[in-house]
Amino acid sequence: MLEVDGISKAFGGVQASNNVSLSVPEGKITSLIGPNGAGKTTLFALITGFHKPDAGRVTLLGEDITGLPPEVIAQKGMVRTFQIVQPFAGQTVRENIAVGAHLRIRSRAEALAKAEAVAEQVGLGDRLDMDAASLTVAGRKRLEVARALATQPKLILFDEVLAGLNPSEIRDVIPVIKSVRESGVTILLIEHVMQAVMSLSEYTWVLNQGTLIAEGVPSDVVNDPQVVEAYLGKGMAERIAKQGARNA
Ligand SMILES: Nc1ncnc2c1ncn2[C@@H]1O[C@H](COP(=O)(O)OP(=O)(O)OP(=O)(O)O)[C@@H](O)[C@H]1O
Repeated sequence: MLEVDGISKAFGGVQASNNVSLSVPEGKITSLIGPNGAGKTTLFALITGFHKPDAGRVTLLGEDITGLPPEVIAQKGMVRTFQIVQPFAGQTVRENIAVGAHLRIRSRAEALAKAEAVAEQVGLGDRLDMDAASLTVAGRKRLEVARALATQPKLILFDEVLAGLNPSEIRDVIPVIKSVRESGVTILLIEHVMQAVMSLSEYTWVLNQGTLIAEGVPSDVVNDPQVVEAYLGKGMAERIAKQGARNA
């Protein structure tokens, strides 16, 4: 559905994305993991038109979308969410979600109706008239999912939608993400919460210093010594393996 082919981007001396290629299959939840600063958010920004790549190509549903602006890419059916959720202050939850709906719906009444339906889907149905700025962190995360969903996308890129939530909030939001997929939307997510990566995603790519270092089924990938090393620092994977052997 989405093909990323040899994408590179440097910021000054930092190679934030280094010849990255991946292929996101339709109808699944897949994920992108890696330590802080690995280049995950940059890759999302490159895919969705917020940054222009220095090299490489992005293809959505067979169409080359490299370098197109975010709103054009959203029209074509791909949207991203942001790590820091910034609701439009002074506007209700309903109005905030309607902003997303207006991508495809002109009429105000219809956009507000769409917002209500989406709010129900993400569990905000009882907070429609609340000022969006007064939502809890978990509520803001649901709002971010709702705004993306209201654009009627085919593919959503979720950037750390579970970050900052406590374990019980995470347990509440995971079914919302699953329901998005069940409604026919393909999902690629960046996530640090490993439990969620394991339970939600069927396939994962691992970035480190802008480069893909591993890919596969999450339960296999997290045991890959190169991945352990990327997370824990050089030499650590070897020490853990030796310790495991000693304790065996
Ligand atoms: N606009 C920018 N200008 C300069 N450097 C940037 C810019 N955006 C990202 N970088 C650098 O690119 C590298 C990758 O950053 P990025 O935010 O993509 O990593 P990440 O994997 O999403 O990290 P995290 O998990 O902490 O969010 C970092 O070294 C970062 O400092």
